[in-house]
Amino acid sequence: TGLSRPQRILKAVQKNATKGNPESVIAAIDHYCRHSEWAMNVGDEKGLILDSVVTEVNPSTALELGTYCGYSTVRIARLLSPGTKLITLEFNPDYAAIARQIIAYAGLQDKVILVEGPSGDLIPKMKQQHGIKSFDFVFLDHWKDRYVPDTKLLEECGLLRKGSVLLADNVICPGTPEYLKYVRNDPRYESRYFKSNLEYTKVEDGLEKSVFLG
Ligand SMILES: CCNc1ncnc2c1ncn2[C@@H]1O[C@H](/C=C/CNC(=O)c2cc(-c3ccc(F)cc3)cc(O)c2O)[C@@H](O)[C@H]1O
Ligand SMILES: [Mg+2]
Repeated sequence: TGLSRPQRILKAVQKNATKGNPESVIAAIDHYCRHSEWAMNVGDEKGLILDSVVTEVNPSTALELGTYCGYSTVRIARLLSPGTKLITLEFNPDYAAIARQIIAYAGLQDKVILVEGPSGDLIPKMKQQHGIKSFDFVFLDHWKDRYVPDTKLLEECGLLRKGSVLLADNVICPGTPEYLKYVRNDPRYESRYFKSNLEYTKVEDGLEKSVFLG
């Protein structure tokens, strides 16, 4: 039955991007998803907000929940200082396989550790498997009903420290009402909403940035 959407996105990267050039990989995916077929990448508009938060935090340790095709993985990893790593979790092996190829095409494979499996099982293993003390930055972009349980799990596993920054995609569309309630009502978080649009559309969406106060 032909190629999957992630496979078609990989083909667009291989056709239109330059190997080793992350900007061209990002541009190729955005062009394809804007003009050929929509896909759930954070996209170019919300991507600029993601870029500015990553640049501001300049994390030594970063975590992404939900790799999908690796679009935001490339956006984040291209901004990391030498010697720092982005750990990205993806439980769909087909998506993981495509993401690995897109991350490698961008030349960022040495800055990214893609771990296959569900976040609920993998988060408790971060310390012992990857020598992580805590995460400076976490990008949440996986199943929307998992944002709250995984945030609580990060807290319980001692993976958040004073000043850790959580950035959550899709807090308006598809929406994460429980998560917004959680981070906006809990005094241990200082939250701010960055208004934007759903990737490649004029529909409102936005990112919620929440600083853990410890
Ligand atoms: C079980 C929870 N743990 C998980 N651990 C690891 N990976 C996980 C997990 N959940 C989901 N994933 C992976 O994350 C990705 C899922 C992302 C879910 N995202 C969305 O549903 C989403 C959906 C939309 C959207 C918006 C408007 C629409 F009309 C239709 C769709 C826009 C977005 O930006 C989105 O992020 C997949 O690659 C999936 O395999
Ligand atoms: Mg998203």
